[in-house]
Amino acid sequence: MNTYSNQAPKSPSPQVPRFAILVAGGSGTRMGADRPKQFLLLCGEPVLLHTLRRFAEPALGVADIVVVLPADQLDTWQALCAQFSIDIPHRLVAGGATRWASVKEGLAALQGHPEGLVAVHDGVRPLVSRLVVERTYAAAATHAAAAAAVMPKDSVRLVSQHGSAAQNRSRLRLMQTPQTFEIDLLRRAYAMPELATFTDDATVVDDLCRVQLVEGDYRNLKITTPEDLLIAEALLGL
Ligand SMILES: Nc1ccn([C@@H]2O[C@H](COP(=O)(O)OP(=O)(O)OP(=O)(O)O)[C@@H](O)[C@H]2O)c(=O)n1
Ligand SMILES: C[C@](O)(CO)[C@H](O)COP(=O)(O)O
Repeated sequence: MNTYSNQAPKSPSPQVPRFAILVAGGSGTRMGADRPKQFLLLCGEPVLLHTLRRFAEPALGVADIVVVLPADQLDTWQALCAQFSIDIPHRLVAGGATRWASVKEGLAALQGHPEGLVAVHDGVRPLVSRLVVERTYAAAATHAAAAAAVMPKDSVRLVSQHGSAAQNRSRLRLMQTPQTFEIDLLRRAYAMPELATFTDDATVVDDLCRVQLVEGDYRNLKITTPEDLLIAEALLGL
């Protein structure tokens, strides 16, 4: 079953402004490092710098990039910007206690933009390709809501107190970011109270709009545990 949009990515439309929220407000507990994983070095540069660069590619035409950081780490990032001579225009916002709260803060920083498309992307997915980003903007322009996803490569089981049950993996997708939306739709979704079931932006929008899935990329991994850094270094070296 192919639930992906096969629509060819269009080039950026000048009529629809594009924005991005890079959420990097987490603490990286599963990484267990001495600092949040978005600041760890990947091939000699901070993870978040790699991610920022991907969204700053001129061909994407992103007009405003908001980077959300832990409230107590704004100085850390500013020091890294000086150390690595980062001159990519972006705005900094203090995040919240959950990813949902951090996205909400990022959206508030875009309040001056009444219309356009906003891509929400994990700051710790530094290998996202321009093609995948472009696919989500293009699909959101048509469907209002779009998210990158890939098919599971392993067999999947649902576990319960009775044991486990095999699942039909052809009907399952692993969600990635970017997840991209008409900005007004995302604002309406994030105006609702937070639920424990919100694990990504698609789950926040689901009750308001069908989210179009577009093909993601297995290389678009989320740096979560130490081995992810090793894999990302290897992929960057290819
Ligand atoms: N309060 C939070 C929590 C998470 N994130 C961001 O959401 C993305 C996905 O979250 P995750 O991988 O879970 O990051 P952490 O919360 O930092 O990791 P952990 O759950 O291991 O603590 C990351 O870019 C993270 O920085 C955020 O902006 N604000
Ligand atoms: C948003 C996300 O990356 C989509 O796969 C994911 O849900 C984040 O999960 P985490 O537990 O906050 O890392």
